[in-house]
Amino acid sequence: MLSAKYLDLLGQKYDSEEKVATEIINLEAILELPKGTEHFVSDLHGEFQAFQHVLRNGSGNVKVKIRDLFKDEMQEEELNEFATLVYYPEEKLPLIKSNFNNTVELHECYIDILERMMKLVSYASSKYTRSKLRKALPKQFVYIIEELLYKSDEYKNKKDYYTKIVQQLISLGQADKLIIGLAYTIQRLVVDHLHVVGDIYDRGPHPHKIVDTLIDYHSVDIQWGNHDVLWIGAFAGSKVCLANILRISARYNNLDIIEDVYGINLRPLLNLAEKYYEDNPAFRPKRNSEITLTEQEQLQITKIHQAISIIQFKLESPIIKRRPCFDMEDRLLLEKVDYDKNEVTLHGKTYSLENTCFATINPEQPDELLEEEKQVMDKLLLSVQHSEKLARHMKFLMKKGSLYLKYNGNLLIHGCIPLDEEGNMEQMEIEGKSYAGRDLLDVFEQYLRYAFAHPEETDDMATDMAWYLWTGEYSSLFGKREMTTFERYFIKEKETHKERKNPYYHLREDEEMCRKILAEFELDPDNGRIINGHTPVKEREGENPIKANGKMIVIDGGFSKAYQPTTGIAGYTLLYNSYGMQIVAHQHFNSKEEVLINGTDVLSVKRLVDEELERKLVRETNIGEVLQQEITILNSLREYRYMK
Ligand SMILES: O=P(O)(O)OC[C@H]1O[C@](O)(COP(=O)(O)O)[C@@H](O)[C@@H]1O
Ligand SMILES: [Mn+2]
Repeated sequence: MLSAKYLDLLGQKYDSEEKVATEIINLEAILELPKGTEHFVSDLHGEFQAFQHVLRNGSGNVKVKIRDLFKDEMQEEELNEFATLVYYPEEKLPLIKSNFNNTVELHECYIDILERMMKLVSYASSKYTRSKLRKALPKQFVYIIEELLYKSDEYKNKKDYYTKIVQQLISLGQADKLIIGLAYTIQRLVVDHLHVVGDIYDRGPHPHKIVDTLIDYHSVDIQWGNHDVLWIGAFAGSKVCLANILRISARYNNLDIIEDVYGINLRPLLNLAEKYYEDNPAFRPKRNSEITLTEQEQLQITKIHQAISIIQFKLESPIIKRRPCFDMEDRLLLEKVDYDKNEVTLHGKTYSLENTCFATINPEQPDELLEEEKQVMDKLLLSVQHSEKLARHMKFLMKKGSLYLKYNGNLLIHGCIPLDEEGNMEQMEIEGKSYAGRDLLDVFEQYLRYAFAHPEETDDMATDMAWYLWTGEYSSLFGKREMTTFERYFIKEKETHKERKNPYYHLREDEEMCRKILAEFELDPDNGRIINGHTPVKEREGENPIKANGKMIVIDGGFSKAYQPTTGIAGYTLLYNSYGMQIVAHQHFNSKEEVLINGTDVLSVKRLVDEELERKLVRETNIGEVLQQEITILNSLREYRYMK
């Protein structure tokens, strides 16, 4: 029962019976609309250009709508050209205009474009309420667009009507702005809600631009990836997470993100690196087609890369020692090295080390940081925690993100649910209590939120847990026995590089297993699915992203350029509209410029995951549930106020 106080308060907003009734009618009507389109992406890894392309074309959805409407009146080339205009209006419009050298033809062209844009807006918004459409319209043109949208049919001579308006718009210098605004409205209408299933950061050059785009996006949630948590952990005060993000940034030649984008001063680290390190082939930055480095620059990065890697290895050790529950003693590698012989013994086998850079290591106490190293890390952490831009981005990740999400009956999670070989949820004991399955994930998330809320605490369990989430065996984001970073740098034998995956990654092929996991999260195993990112699907080797009879969908197809040779494609995305689910395999995306000039879109291959027997309505969604609760409350208000 709702309290009288609550209803009185609500009564202030709905202060007449008609207002209550109107709202109930409105909500009931919305429940009968088809469900909005959900768009899933994952493992973006800083590839902003490819990401924004997929976002702008709604994984091919914009093109589908254009084709539906105009296939009879436009040739393929023209369809492509129009689609490109919708994706990149600011850049495409001048290109189109440059084809005309007299104003009469140009005006004709404007009229055609506007007419088509209006048709497309109307079509793409057909499953929304007018109020929702209004919110998606460019503010300054709402009035004029609504005029055109809702009145156009009444005019017999539509052409004249458009001509008049367009002439006015052109002479007042507003036509371009209107077209650009409409293009963004269309982009927004084709996707109702976006899910980012983890790993926005690392490897690629522009994760910050992805986050900026997401901040402005109309409706989005994030399931953190291990790389995102690494950044969150660094901001929350974990020096080992910080060392990792710097190491990866050096490795992928992305230190600009740290310095120029987030304004973190790397000078102290560079000074240290210059003092102790030389060139070293194992630490040269990966080639990046966008930036060419001078020899001098490459050498500097190589030195920084070594300095920060050694700091990272040293920082891992005290955490492993103070957290027996992490069960990571195997990873105390600096202690296993024979510094005279330059060898290491792992699982009983001795390997010689190459490309070593142990100048700052004291063999008696290998994990001890030099005073200089300590100071460098203190300064870096201070700088990180004072970066306003980073703070804004990390707060956004915390606000919109979670470790997993239950949404419209599906379970969204970046990595895995840690399992044993028999398919039981793995137990992990933390501070004297045992957790497994959903409870384990919930407790991980609580720790991460605590660490984020207490950035001044740097060595507590919560902050250490952020690092565990990056690299721990039972981390739902990592899900491998160990991360063999040390071995990859220093040992030739490939057998030591292997990272053994949690049994989850093969057991998830089994439908029964997926059903069990869905049930663990109180989702309906008959209708729900698990949606994963994290492990690149090797399409090239015939791996199928749709597993376990459709109960499991893995959408990491490798936006990351560095991983495309492995996957053979340029990323998967998933669309879930009222008719069902479709997975989209994207072919290589070269550049926006190429799309603009050639009008060719990245070819996307769609595969049906499932077709709904009946069109799914808003009523059956999470939002529908909320609306139904609101209706119940409004009905209570109605009875309380107006039916006595
Ligand atoms: O190829 P890189 O950049 O050296 O990274 C390798 C590391 O990345 C990881 O795959 C984690 O990153 P992902 O989440 O993208 O898989 C580790 O398991 C592995 O040690
Ligand atoms: Mn990942």
